[in-house]
Amino acid sequence: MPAMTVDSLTKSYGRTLALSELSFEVKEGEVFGFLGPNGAGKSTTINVILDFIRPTAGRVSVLGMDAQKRSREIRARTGVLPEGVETYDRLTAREHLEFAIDSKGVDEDPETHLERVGLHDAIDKKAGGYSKGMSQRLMLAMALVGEPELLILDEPSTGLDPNGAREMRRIVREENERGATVFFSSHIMEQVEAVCDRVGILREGEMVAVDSVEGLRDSVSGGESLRVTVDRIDDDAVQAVRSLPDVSSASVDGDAPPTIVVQVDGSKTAVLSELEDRGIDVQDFSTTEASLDDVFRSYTTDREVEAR
Ligand SMILES: Nc1ncnc2c1ncn2[C@@H]1O[C@H](COP(=O)(O)OP(=O)(O)OP(=O)(O)O)[C@@H](O)[C@H]1O
Repeated sequence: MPAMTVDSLTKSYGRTLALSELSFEVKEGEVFGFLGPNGAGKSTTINVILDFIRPTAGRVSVLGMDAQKRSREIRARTGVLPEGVETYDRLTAREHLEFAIDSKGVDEDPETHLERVGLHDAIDKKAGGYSKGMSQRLMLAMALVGEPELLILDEPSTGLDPNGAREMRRIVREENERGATVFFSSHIMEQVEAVCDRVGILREGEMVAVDSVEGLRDSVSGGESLRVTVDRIDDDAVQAVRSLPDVSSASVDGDAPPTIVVQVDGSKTAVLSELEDRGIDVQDFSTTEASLDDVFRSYTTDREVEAR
């Protein structure tokens, strides 16, 4: 049985189509990264999964149960880190944990959870004085209460510094080793690389790719990325490069100096010639294996993409 099945999910907010016949599956025991740029529909999907909002059409099943009909049972077996941290200013970390422990009806020690997320120094301090990162750690600790079968983490790295983000990934791995399925959303490819078995890339409410990180990397034109530094760049030139036969994507990456990043499978000379023919001066270029950012960009910026 899959941990989660999303089947032809559509959600409109008035005239805004946030999700369009979205379908995917999260397997039991895997870490699934749900990736997409801002506004792609990640939070909307999670809100439907948790029955915080109702879909326009389609069905979601979580742990084998209908997400709308059995949301209470689902929530009892799921740990959730929602988007946008909302702690209670007047409660301490310990009190937050006591609340989560009571709600789940388990017998656990708040301190163990707080130590695990690195909040041992702030256990009895009021959350009102917490930094964003501390609040995020506190919410993560609350999500871990009761050893949930499924963890749903919406942008868990928000507000965390690189150390905090690394610790969060360590906890995700530990939870997965314990047997939990983990579903977490991010708009940063690197965050999902180290921990995810599979990644789904959402774009404008549709899934444009689902694969392992390696598979995604391979799918981007043999994984080679050409960076060209030029004296100037314009949309027509980017479009022309994008239309070349061996190019799967082209986008501008910064303007000081202007740089164009091209995923190319085959001759790089054609790209350089196209630019030079347009009177653009190529000042430098280099090729690298496609970085994960390149992969993400190639799936989420304008180009023909095929659902896989
Ligand atoms: N309550 C709402 N009313 C109207 N439109 C909404 C509402 N919530 C989301 N949307 C729209 O639905 C689309 C998807 O938004 P959603 O928040 O799900 O994306 P997201 O991928 O989570 O983005 P982010 O990374 O910025 O959180 C966007 O176009 C957004 O503007």
